[in-house]
Amino acid sequence: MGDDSQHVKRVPHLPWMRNPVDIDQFEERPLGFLPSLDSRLKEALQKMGIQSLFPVQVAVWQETIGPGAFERDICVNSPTGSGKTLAYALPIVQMLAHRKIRCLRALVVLPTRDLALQVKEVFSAIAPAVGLRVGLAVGQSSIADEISELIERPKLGSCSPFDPEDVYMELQTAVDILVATPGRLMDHINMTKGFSLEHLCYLVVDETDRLLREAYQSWLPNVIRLTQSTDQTGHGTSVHMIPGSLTTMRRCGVEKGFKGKVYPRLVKMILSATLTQDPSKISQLDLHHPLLLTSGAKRYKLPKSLESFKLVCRSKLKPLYLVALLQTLGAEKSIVFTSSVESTHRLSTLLKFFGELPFKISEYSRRQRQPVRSKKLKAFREGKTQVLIATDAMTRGMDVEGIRNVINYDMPAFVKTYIHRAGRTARAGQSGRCFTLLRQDEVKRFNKLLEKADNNSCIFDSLATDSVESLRPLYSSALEKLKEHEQSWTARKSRISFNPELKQLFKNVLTVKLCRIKDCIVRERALCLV
Ligand SMILES: Nc1ncnc2c1ncn2[C@@H]1O[C@H](COP(=O)(O)OP(=O)(O)OP(=O)(O)O)[C@@H](O)[C@H]1O
Repeated sequence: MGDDSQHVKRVPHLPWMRNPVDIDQFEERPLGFLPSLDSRLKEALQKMGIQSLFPVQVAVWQETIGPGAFERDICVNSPTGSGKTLAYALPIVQMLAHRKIRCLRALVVLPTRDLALQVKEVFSAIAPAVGLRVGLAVGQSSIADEISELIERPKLGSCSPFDPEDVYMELQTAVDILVATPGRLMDHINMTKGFSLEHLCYLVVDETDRLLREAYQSWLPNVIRLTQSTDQTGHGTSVHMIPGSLTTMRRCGVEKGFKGKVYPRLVKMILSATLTQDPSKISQLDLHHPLLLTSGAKRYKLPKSLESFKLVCRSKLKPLYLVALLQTLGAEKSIVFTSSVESTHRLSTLLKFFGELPFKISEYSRRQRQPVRSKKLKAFREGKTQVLIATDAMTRGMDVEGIRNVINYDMPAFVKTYIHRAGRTARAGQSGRCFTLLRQDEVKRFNKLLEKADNNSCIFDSLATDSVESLRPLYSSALEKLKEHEQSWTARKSRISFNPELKQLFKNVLTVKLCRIKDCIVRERALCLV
């Protein structure tokens, strides 16, 4: 490709994406400069240590509470750590602050449980100040516990006759705002009595590009369908429901129980640091006069406070370089990214065999069960471990205070991956560094990849030869130990697969466990429905 073609700016296919609102035109604004901000929310924000709103928050405020008045659906593409969560949470909570009747009005969908927990915390820090309740549907607790949190049961008088039909009709959502992952959301839509999207006013799809790849039970088409008014769907009054759900269809633009008052349009907000521009993907969201808010001239932007370095190393000695680098960084909180679950496990095992290192290492990937993962993340947040070895899948959007360094142990394959990995540091204007370990033959491809981002200067760095060479004996012995460890693991596995009795035993145990889990779920559901 010639030079000219390299400088041709890619024009988005969707016309409304060609003239975005530039977030960089906005300045951070002290809370006192937002006259319409509810004083109770102002106080809650101050308690969180927030004195001013970041540019993306001011820009979204303008388009929602400000003159924009929520007239258009909002699409935000702004760097990692720029404060997108509060950018949508604050206007939604402000709008719902004066609601009279409790029902589910805002739904926020996120791709992972840890991310949903993080976002719930933000809502929980401000929503109670104006009397709103926030719920979580992520499968962290049993479905029964979750249902009892989300659904309000009618208080039956001691002498009132019990009719289950009546009880079903009286069940109501006990929260105003729900933060959910697609899987649990669909469970509730399909099976939880009284769970309804009928009154939903705000739908937030955070980490949109990631969520649009998540087709779990067609969650998005289902949510969109259940929140469309019957006149929009063209189905007249015939109610198309997912089996099991009760009142999930918005009625002809008029909200039930609000005495004929016209029901407001469902507002959608989609956000990411790497928002997709693919028309076929965006069309799934059925956006209403969408407005794009974006930062900078290029499609992707890295945080201003991020410093990037590339380190060329011999591929066979990569772990050595990594340890030497981590040693020079001292005990600073760092996250190391590999390309797969297997290499995350292998690398963290190898590093543990290095013996005494001046930092504690932890593994974080889909290989672990959720409770284990959450525990590891908690320890990392609290600074009990300083180095987290992780896969890409688990860390998007993760906000851990004090991460000073991101290390790409394996080169990211896409610029989007680089953006999200690097974005775990240099958040909220703090400084941070991103190191990428490269083989000589990867340098050109890496430089090309970075061209797609703003703030793309990435300088060569090197490690003192001594610091690398002095680790060689430790490295050799760690490699030996890793080999032995892997051999004994393979032997154990093959003993099981070659021993038919053991294999059968495992099968039986597994079947019994599965049956128990199924029983539990059925019992829990029965409990919730009675
Ligand atoms: N107005 C503010 N003042 C001070 N800190 C803030 C403000 N808004 C957000 N923060 C902090 O900035 C950090 C990043 O915010 P947030 O997680 O919302 O970023 P993000 O843009 O969603 O990032 P990502 O794209 O990685 O998900 C958080 O720790 C948050 O508490």
